[in-house]
Amino acid sequence: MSSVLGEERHVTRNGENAPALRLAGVERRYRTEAGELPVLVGAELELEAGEIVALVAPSGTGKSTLLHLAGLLERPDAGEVYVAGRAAGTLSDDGRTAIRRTTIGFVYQFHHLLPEFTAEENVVLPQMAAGASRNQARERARTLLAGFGLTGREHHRPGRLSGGEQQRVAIARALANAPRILLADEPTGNLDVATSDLVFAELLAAVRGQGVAALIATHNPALAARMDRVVTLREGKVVPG
Ligand SMILES: Nc1ncnc2c1ncn2[C@@H]1O[C@H](COP(=O)(O)OP(=O)(O)OP(=O)(O)O)[C@@H](O)[C@H]1O
Repeated sequence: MSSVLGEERHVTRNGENAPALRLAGVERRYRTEAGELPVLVGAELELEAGEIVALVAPSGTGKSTLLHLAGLLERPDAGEVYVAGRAAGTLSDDGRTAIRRTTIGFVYQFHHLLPEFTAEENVVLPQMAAGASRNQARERARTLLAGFGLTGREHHRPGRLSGGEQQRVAIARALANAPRILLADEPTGNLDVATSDLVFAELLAAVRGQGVAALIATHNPALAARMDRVVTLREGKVVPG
């Protein structure tokens, strides 16, 4: 009995039972020339492990702000962000960076790949930064890139890849450290409709296949409908979309 309870405590402490991501009472205000702009006012959001949630909201309502806070790139003015059960506000900047590296993957609208490195190196480097050996990292990079149909393109630099290929490499890079959470801001918003559909389907398949929880901002209702749940932002709060 006590060992069972002990195991439960252990599991909870490691965050296995906790939501992948939780925002509790999150507030964010920007100071502007016109005064204070309250963007998030007591925002609440929970992503279960493996849950894929679309964030669909009008321009300027705070989607990027929410993603930056969820990704520990910024600190909220009030409230707390929990990543796999850990309160991020209690962590040092180094602690937050470590969580960002190992637990969270990001995909942006524009690929943000390092232009002087090949596709493979772009997927290898974040793994080495998180402690993987070069060989391990290279093997995983090749597997991931192959999963996105990029075999034969591993040694191309981003400038020699198409927009769709660049975004596929960016997704592979985001998944390189087997994160628990993927955060994406219009991940296919820069692609033509046909390519966007294809790359988005590949992104969802990869995320589902790896059991990664995802919060994906998109303006495209058809793409949002393919996710488990849709949320929006209204008056600074997260509400069902
Ligand atoms: N650093 C900042 N300083 C001042 N105001 C900011 C800052 N960042 C964002 N804002 C303002 O906060 C509001 C929310 O911005 P945010 O980028 O989060 O919106 P968004 O929903 O992602 O918009 P879009 O869909 O156009 O990308 C906007 O009014 C924006 O002008």
